[in-house]
Amino acid sequence: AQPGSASPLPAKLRDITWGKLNFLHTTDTHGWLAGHLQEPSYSADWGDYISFAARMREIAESRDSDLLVIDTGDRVEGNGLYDASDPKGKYLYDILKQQHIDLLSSGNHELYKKNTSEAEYLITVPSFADSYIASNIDILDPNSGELVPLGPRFRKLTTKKKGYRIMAFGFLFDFTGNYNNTKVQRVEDTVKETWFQQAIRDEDVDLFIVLGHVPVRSIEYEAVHKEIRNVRGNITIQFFGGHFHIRDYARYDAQSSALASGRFMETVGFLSIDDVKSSTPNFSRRYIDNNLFSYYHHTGLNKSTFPTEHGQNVSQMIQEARHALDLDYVHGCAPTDFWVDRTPYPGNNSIYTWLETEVLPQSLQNPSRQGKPALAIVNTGAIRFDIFKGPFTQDSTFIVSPFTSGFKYIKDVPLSTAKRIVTLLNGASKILTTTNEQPHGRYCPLAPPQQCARQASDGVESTTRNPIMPQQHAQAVISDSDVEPFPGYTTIDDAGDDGDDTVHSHISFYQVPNVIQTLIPPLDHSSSGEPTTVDLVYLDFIEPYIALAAKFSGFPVNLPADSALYMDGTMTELIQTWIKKNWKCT
Ligand SMILES: Nc1ccn([C@@H]2O[C@H](COP(=O)(O)O)[C@@H](O)[C@H]2O)c(=O)n1
Repeated sequence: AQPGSASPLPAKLRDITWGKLNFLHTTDTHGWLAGHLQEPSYSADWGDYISFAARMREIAESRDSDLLVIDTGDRVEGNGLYDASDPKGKYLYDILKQQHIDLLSSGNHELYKKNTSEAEYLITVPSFADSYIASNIDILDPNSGELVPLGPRFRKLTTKKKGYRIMAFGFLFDFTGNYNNTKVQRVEDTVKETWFQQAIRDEDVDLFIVLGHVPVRSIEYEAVHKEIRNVRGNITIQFFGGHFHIRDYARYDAQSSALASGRFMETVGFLSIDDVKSSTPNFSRRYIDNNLFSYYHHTGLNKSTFPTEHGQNVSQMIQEARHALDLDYVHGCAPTDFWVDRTPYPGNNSIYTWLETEVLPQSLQNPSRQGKPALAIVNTGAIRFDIFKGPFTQDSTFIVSPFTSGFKYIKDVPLSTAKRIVTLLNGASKILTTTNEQPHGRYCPLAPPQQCARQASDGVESTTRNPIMPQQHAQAVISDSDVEPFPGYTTIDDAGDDGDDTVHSHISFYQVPNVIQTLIPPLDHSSSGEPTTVDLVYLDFIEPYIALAAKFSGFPVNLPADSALYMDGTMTELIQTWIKKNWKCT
């Protein structure tokens, strides 16, 4: 763990159940390779995870079984360790590649920008060689200018101990918000391609592994499952997914299951399969809180026996990178906690209420529009994490707001139209899901991803939405420590409510809208009332949605032609500047 990080708290733990084939899974790590310095439950860093994976592999092999390490993408954007450097990722890619990952795939965040996808192609793919799978992504090779697969379409491998013959695929959901140097083919179309049809007919295979940056309850995985199942009868299929930032486990049928392992290095997913080659394989899942207390427990080791030299060296690399980036530099001190979705919105501790009532109205300005009122719209998904009471650092800046979006505007929009646009974006008439125009794809592209889970599975057939059969619960062995549970994940999935390794007390999460809005200057109730027209100010990332909502409102606007830059700088800079000025540390 990083120096100064919060020590894990002793807790009641559920054991893992080893099988003949075992997996560790991460997803949506978004640069959090230093772990969560302020949160004891998630304070292990990538170096600790490297030690953990090595120790778990030793245990697996001593049991004459195998362990594979999987990552399903969105490794970038969301933490100072990635976003604070120039170029972005200057330190992260080297740290990331230190882990031995057997199978990995790309997320949507690897593809939003040209430089990010090129770094993926030129750095991450070669770093992991054959392990990187890109079943439905192509990229324009920056050297040749040709469209080429980002990585191999599939991989066949044989496990070291048991000799299981595996066919693996690596998908990205039907993402459409990628920069035009990459091409993402719909999963539903990819599975009809000749290479895929041939691969699933390969008889020299004991099981299929489908990894991907794909929600485990999704139309995409439904299509892959159906295709393999139709051709291969009851062969075992294990899916690993992500994107929604949630812990989830789905049973598609008796021979297949799907694991999603959270976000931001909070969770290391463990999955085991016994009786891999039979028609009644036994699956067991566990969501491991990413901290040393859990790591020691599951390996049966301790502070002196657990770390590997390699793991310790990687923790040191992270420390040096954090130091070089000055990530602990304090910009101000938050007077209280501000939450993304752990408190009702609007509310005094809602990060969105704080933005709407303080940061945006006090910061957004355009001298050439002096005296003109504005209605500013920000998508809630642009804010990625909570602010904790106390020091707000360089790292916190990017943890909260990693993206490089700035503010644009359309001048002189009738206030009634601007309000209608907000209402439409917030889903009153479901334009974002019913229209064929989906600028970034179908998964509620404006709100925090964890909010999408229920909404998205509404359109999915029952095989991936509901448990087909109640999964037998692995016996939960609770260690004999007599400690009171403290707040954390209390996941309910298709196998029940005993998936989390740590027995926590429940945390409530609340719904937030797709977008928040703020009238600038705020309405003065003593004066003549609302303005008739406003400058409609918005984050440039949501411009395609503003265009869509304007069209549905009957407002004639041609974007981007009719828009202009409202002010210089990004929202990240705007928030940091406000904090420097207003949150003095006393
Ligand atoms: N430049 C960006 C990129 C993404 N977002 C928001 O992030 C959410 C999706 O995040 P995932 O980690 O699940 O891919 C979604 O709400 C996007 O609107 C953004 O605001 N700016």
